[in-house]
Amino acid sequence: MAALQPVGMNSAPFIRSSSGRAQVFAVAAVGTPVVTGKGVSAKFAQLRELKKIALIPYITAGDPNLETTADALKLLDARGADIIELGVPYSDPLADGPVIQAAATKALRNGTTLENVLSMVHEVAPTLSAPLVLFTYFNPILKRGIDNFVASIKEAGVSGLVVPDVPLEETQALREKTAAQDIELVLLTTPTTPRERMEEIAKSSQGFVYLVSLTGVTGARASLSIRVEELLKDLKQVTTKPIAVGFGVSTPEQAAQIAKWGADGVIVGSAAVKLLGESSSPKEGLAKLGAFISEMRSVL
Ligand SMILES: O=P(O)(O)OC[C@@H](O)[C@@H](O)c1c[nH]c2ccccc12
Repeated sequence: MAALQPVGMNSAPFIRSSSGRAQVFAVAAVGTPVVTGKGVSAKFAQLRELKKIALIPYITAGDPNLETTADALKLLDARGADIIELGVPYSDPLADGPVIQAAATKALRNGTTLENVLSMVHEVAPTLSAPLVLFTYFNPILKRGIDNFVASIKEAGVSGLVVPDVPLEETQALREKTAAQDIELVLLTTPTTPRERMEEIAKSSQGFVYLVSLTGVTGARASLSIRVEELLKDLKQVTTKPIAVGFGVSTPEQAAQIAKWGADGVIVGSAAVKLLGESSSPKEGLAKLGAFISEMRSVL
């Protein structure tokens, strides 16, 4: 697959000064503020207090089937995922490599839709301690209408949203709608994002800033891009928001290295999707996914 530079990630954003998200603080008995609440930024604030790095797995909803996705969400949560990215399968996932493309095709073929994903989320989200960040391309949002889409994901119990291909001119409307529903819109910056654009993205992103580690599509890589350390430094100069690094991460060593370089979170998608969806049975896929997440957890 040709290495695509996803439009949304490059041209995105985000031309707005962000309004900080209200943190819900409960003062503990000893008086130190303890962050509560299910939001993405609340979770990062908790982790910062605990000096922990966020482990953020991504899986595609409906691969191999929605029932297994529900089990996988609970399993990821139980094995220590701090935030979970859940992808809505789409027919033209331009930013995805072969593993997630195949997962989306399988999910669509077995009848996965935004509707049945959200009804599953509605059941499962209240049982999780990890906030859910929904991943969708822009088209499914347009099909449903931005207002309706945002209201539906809020009702389902989603805390955050990532739309990798949202066109620049649509970002303002989307962000206003998500903010009004207390959903955090996470924005992405890539190695080719110009500095001033990176600053705008960092200023407008909510929850965390998604630092895409490499130019190209999602998919496990044998080694990390040598630019990650420098990209993290650049981003840290322009924002104090949490920064999570994704793309290509597939081993505990890579995750540990990213944490050492100063990331606040590590995102793992294709490696998790492959284990879950390409095993001989859902049961085996869940077992492999659980073991993998525990391994990743052990180094962060
Ligand atoms: O699969 P990887 O290389 O581990 O990268 C994370 C990625 O899968 C996940 O964050 C994601 C899935 N689909 C996307 C589309 C664009 C940006 C990011 C994503």
